[in-house]
Amino acid sequence: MPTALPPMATPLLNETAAVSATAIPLVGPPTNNASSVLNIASIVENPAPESSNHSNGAVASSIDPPSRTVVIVFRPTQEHIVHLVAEVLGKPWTTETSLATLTKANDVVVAGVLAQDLVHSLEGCDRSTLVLINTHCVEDGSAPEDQLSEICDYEFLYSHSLFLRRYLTRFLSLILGQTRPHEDLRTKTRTNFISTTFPDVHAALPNLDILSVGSDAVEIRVDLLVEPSLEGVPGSVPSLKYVGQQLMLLRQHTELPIIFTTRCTKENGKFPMGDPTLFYKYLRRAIQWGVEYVDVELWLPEDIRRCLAETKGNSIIMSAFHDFSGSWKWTSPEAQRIFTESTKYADIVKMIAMVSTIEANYELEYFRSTVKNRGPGPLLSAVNMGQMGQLSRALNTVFSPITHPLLPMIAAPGQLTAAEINEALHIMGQLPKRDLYAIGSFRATPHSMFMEKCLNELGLPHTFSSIDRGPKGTMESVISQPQFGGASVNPPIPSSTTYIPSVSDAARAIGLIDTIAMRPTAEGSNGNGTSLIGENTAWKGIRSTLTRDYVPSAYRGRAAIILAGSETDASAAIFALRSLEVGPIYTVGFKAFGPLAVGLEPFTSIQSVKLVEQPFVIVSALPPEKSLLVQPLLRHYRTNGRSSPPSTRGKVYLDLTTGSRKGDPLGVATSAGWTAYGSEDVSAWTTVETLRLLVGQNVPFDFVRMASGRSLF
Ligand SMILES: O=C1C[C@@](O)(C(=O)O)C[C@@H](O)[C@@H]1O
Repeated sequence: MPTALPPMATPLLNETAAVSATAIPLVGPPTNNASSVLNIASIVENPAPESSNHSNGAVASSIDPPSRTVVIVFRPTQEHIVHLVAEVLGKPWTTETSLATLTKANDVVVAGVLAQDLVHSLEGCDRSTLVLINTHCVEDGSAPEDQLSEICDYEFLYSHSLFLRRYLTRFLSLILGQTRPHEDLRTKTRTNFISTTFPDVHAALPNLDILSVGSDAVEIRVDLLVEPSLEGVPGSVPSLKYVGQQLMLLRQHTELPIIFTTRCTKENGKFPMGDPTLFYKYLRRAIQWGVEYVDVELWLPEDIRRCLAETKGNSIIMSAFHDFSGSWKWTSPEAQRIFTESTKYADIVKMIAMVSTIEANYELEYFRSTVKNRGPGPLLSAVNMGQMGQLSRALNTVFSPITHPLLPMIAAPGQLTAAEINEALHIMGQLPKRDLYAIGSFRATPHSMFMEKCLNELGLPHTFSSIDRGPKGTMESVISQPQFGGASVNPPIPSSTTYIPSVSDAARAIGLIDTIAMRPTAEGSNGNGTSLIGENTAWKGIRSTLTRDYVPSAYRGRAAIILAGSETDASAAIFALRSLEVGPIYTVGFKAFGPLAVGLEPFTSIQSVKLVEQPFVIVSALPPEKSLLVQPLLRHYRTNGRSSPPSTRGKVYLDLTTGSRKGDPLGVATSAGWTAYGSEDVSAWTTVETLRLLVGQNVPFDFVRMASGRSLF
């Protein structure tokens, strides 16, 4: 078995023989980020109350690298999955068979173990120092052995597709606690999830992007899946093998968190209730598969619910209670009892009842207020079913189940679409029409047409117009209009601008505002319970792009080079990299003086290049006429199997240059082995973030990217 446990900080440069193998910083070591005047980690992890309470889930609450050895259990001929995991984690790998010896070593690594050797390898091992992940390629139609699945903590089912790397990154980020989508969603003013009802996920794929506009999560109704070989067999449930494959397919095609539901026959589903351990088996596996949300029905025996809660890892448990009798009352002591019981083992409590009177919605709202008055605790997601219950579907703000006309059927009586909910809220005066703008040095752009398309799709009453920045004073007059509801601003304006009453911490640190958003406040500086805040979305777009193929901790402590025409052009990228706790940042083409300058090292001559260790990431924000200048660096630091062990090979190139550029830096980067991203990816993620800030709705990245075609929008 090959072993690759190289020292990670000293890879050789393969192009310049004279270059030392040892990393020698240019002028003494750059100041450690931790001691920089600006504590970015605290801005990122504890957003100030005034800053955005949305992000795309990419912001981790902790990006500590894994503190346990990640053990990848693989089948013969599938060793490449070990290398891929190591690359995504930015860790060296080994296929050392004795895990006991390995865990005594200081360095935490990725260890590959052949499935047949697992039991033997674990002998004498302290399990608490390991995270065991069973991996299984499903392409040959096989399923993992139950015994292996049960020994392991997690299980990764995969096929070789374009999406494998991203899907693996999300899986690892979640199970290692490096991205916590719920931390973000739980603070969002409203959240929706789309209840998909397809018997086969394949049927959903062509429309998944459009189906999930306005959704924060996608529910897979496992009980509604129909395994072809079992079609028509009464009382049958899809096998774990089939469910695993369907889930894999869904997750490869959406970046949204998944809700895994096995709805029972009594609650409008198809899972038979005779044997509760059947539910346990599927739900336990969902946790092992790293599903973000797991729906656990309240009727299940307490020991099953407790056991799932105790082993939930980083999955979120949604307790579910449905009553179809039509006589159940929100005002009854039973309702309070059910809520209390549900809170025992859940992060979100879902309570749903069939009703036939409009009053039942008022009763539900009263119930909701009593829960709010109880103070902190699990969130309540409560709606009524049936036509009479539709009002409550508009009023519920926590994980509202929604449908879409492209679904084969609604998942429950009275379900509404995201657009219908927004329209209802508007009619009830809960969602007043606002005027939104793209403020820039252009007129009616494709970008604003796209924004309008989104507003229509979401049934929002707002208008979206593009306006020129115009002469001094124009912005002030636009934002002071009574119907002004927010704007994206391109090019961004300085965060020192005085006419925007408050500025988020990130925008202040970056020095630029690219979005003006409304946020609710107690009094509101404009008299209607809202005030304006200057935000920066660009850094989030950059961070989301950087963490698509690498977990956040892969960046930690590793060197970066940023090329730009000015500090302003580079500042969002610097902030994003700092949020990932990169190591030294070397700058080319500019010298930084602002709040982000501490710890940046300028390259002063070609000699500097020779003295710098292998960078993990290069970002170019050069002006288009100078875009070519990054190419020699990309070639110089090229990825090479000879010079870097496979485990450390991955390196990231991000090209932020827009407009007609010179040369082909992305092409050069790709052929030199870099994982390369262009500005279109960043723009699409930034648009996702902008929409969240402006209208509070989630429009998935893939939809934005699809709508953008080749050039953005
Ligand atoms: O729990 C729920 C809510 C729901 O029953 C509804 O009423 O919309 C739809 C189900 O798919 C989902 O699991």
